[in-house]
Order: sequence, then structure tokens, then C-alpha cells
Amino acid sequence: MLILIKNVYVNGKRQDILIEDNIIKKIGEIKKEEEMEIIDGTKKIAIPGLINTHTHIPMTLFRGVADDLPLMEWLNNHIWKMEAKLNEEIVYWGTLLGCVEMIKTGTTTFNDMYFFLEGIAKAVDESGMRAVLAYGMIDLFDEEKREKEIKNAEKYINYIKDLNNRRITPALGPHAPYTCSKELLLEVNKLAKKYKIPIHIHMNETLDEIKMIKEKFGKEPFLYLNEFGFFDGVDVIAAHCVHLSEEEIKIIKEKNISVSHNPISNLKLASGIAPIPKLLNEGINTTLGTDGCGSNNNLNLFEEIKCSAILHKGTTLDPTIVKAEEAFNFATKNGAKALNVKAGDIREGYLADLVLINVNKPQLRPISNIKSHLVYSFNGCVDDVIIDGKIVMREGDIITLDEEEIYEKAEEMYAILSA
Ligand SMILES: C[C@H]1O[C@@H](n2cnc3c(N)ncnc32)[C@H](O)[C@@H]1O
Ligand SMILES: [Zn+2]
Repeated sequence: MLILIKNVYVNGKRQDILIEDNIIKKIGEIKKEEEMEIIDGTKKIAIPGLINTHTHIPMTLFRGVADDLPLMEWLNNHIWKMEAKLNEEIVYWGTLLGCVEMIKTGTTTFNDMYFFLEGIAKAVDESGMRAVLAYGMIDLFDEEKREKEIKNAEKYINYIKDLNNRRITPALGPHAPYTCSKELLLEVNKLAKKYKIPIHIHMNETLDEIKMIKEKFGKEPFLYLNEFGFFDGVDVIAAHCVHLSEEEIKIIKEKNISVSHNPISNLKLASGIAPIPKLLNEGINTTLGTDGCGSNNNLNLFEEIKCSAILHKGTTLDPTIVKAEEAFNFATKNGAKALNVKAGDIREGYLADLVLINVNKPQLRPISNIKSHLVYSFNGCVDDVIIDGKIVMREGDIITLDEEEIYEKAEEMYAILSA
């Protein structure tokens, strides 16, 4: 299957992009040939598909359910109660709703931690998206639960590997140090090495949890986990990292941990503001996540890009902090590095995960500085999306999914959850 995008604005100039199977084959001057599917890029710009490194995708169904609450109250009194009613079908439709929302706003890959992964994987496969899926493990320091969680995690790793779908890969998802015992975390490190897959974990989101960990284990979360070798020999994506001591930042740097910065979720839950300028100074790989729709409440990664570019100017009173290019890299190149996918950039030999945006939009005019507009002005409504070399959306219409049906089913699923 050959796709030729003609005369599109990419990497700073108008040129052609040839896609063969799921790879960007050539960028430059390319002659049309018979068996090519041609996309006219004349009025369009091409960007790499965005990469969301922290989601709980089925939580689209929890949108607006419990606003204006702090994390622990939100989780304990609302979210975890509703999650007790989840099943595979509810998770399947919630994921499809999330895929519609992500594709429409230019996200092509997401890094998810949730439950009933059969439902998530089925929806991702049908949508055409790329995803790293982790089963959210929570043992609440109980031995029986721990055995069950470890069994479930390994079951899902093998389930996803057996799908043999190059767009869907497994990860391990120990929820957080305040919900997972040391024994479980040690087992997770072992499994990550055994299967050569990354670990996705919530770290240092709120002052409450840090106080809890310090009281229980006598030190801050990263120091506590590092002491028993949790970060050794594995790839870790740490979501949030809002409240960090200097020693913890040193561990993140030394252990090559990727941080998923979720500025909007952190603000909405009043968790705080992550010390991103310090992480950037240390060369720490900083990426972007939306978290779930219960604490954002959307999946538009362009909003996280803009927020990450202006928020830290405000906290430091330094307008040069987090420039447009850096913020855009959080959601593309850095995300690809964190998830170890050869995407996040439009280059020959890279995965054909790319997005086309028609510039006939007021917030992209005048076409003076595209990168600035994409970060500080664009509202995220993209036009065409290609993932793994397949056209998933054309001129705003998703080809792989039935939007109307998904909107209907989302109402039905919400009615079950909220009953
Ligand atoms: C995978 C688990 O993580 C929970 N979850 C969702 N959002 C957050 C957050 N900001 N912090 C911690 N846990 C969260 C989900 O509700 C689910 O229980
Ligand atoms: Zn989360």
C-alpha cells in the first residue's frame, strides 16, 4: 500500500511524503505513480502524530462526574466506587469514545493504565490507533490481592503479546507507591525485565501521598523505591512528579526515568505544579499526558502543549522557560523516546504516524510562524490522520469508527455506571 502526500508543508518547506506499508519511505520531490493513493497536501501542514504518555482512556465515561475535589476524596468517594461497576463492554465503548477524541485532536499513540484490557485492546485495534497498555495493579498492601494482581498483570501481558498487533504493546502498571506494596513493586521490576517491557506508574502527585509514604517508610517515594532497586534495569514512565526533592530529581536523572507531565490534571485536582524547568535543566526526558477525563476533562494534547509552554513562565516569571519547540517536543519526540516507538518525527524510516492540518483556520493565520501557532494558538481540530501507514481520518471524518454509534453507546454505558 503506497500513499503519496503531495506538496505539503513539512519540516519547514513544501515537499512530498511517500508512505510504504507503515513506514515513511521518502520525503522530497516524488513522482506520482499508478498504484499510489494520492493526498493533496497543498493547503496543509504535516506534523508527527502526538503521543499521550499518561491516560486512563475508558474514563471518558467519567467526564464531569466528580469535579472540584482533591485527589484522595475524588478517588475514594467517587471514582473507585463507580469503577466497581466496570466490565469489558463498558471499557470497550469508553475506549472507543476516547479514540474518537484523540484522533480528532491529532493524537496517534497513547500510554494507558486501566482495567479490562481485552475491551481496550479490541477498541484500539478497531480504531487504528497505537497504544501501550498496562493493567492497573493495586494490592493495598494485602498479600492475597497481591498474588491476584501479579497473576492478572502477567495474564494481560501475554494476552496483548498474543494479539500479535504491531500497534498494541504491553507494559506493567503498578498504580502508585501508596497503593502497591514493596513486594508487588519488586515483582513488577522482575516481570519488566522478564518481558522487556516498560513500567508506567503514578509518582509524587500530591503532598498527601508523600506525607503518607514518608510516615510509613521513612523517606520520599523515589528514595523509598530506589532503595530496593525498583528503577534498576527497567524503563519507567513516571506520571505527574509534581512534588520532588533535589535527591529525587537526581534519581530520575540517574535512572533515566521519563516523566509524564500532566499540567491540566495537576491543576484541576489542585495537586500542584511539577518542577519542569528543573527537570529540563537536568536533561530529564519530559513528555505530556492528559490523565483520565475525570480529571482534565478532555484528551486534547494540544491543550497540554500550550499549558506546559505558559504555566512555567508564570511560576518562574521567566518568559524564556519552555519555548514553543520544547513544548511541542514533549508531545512528539520525547513521548516516542519514553515509549520506545520510532515515531514522534517525520523522517525517512520512521513509523508513518502523521497528522495533516488545513491552514485555512483563523487561529493559524497569518502563516507567519507555524510552530508558534501550533503551540500558542491552535485549538487542536486536525483534518487528516495516518497511523501505522493507514488513513484513519480524512477531512475530519474518521474512517475506522462509527462516531454516532459510539456517542449513543457512551450514553448507555454512562447510565449503567451512574445508576
Ligand atoms: C488505574 C487507576 O488509576 C486511577 N486514577 C485516575 N486518575 C488518577 C490520578 N490522577 N492519580 C491517581 N490515580 C488515578 C483510576 O481511577 C484507576 O483506578
Ligand atoms: Zn493517572
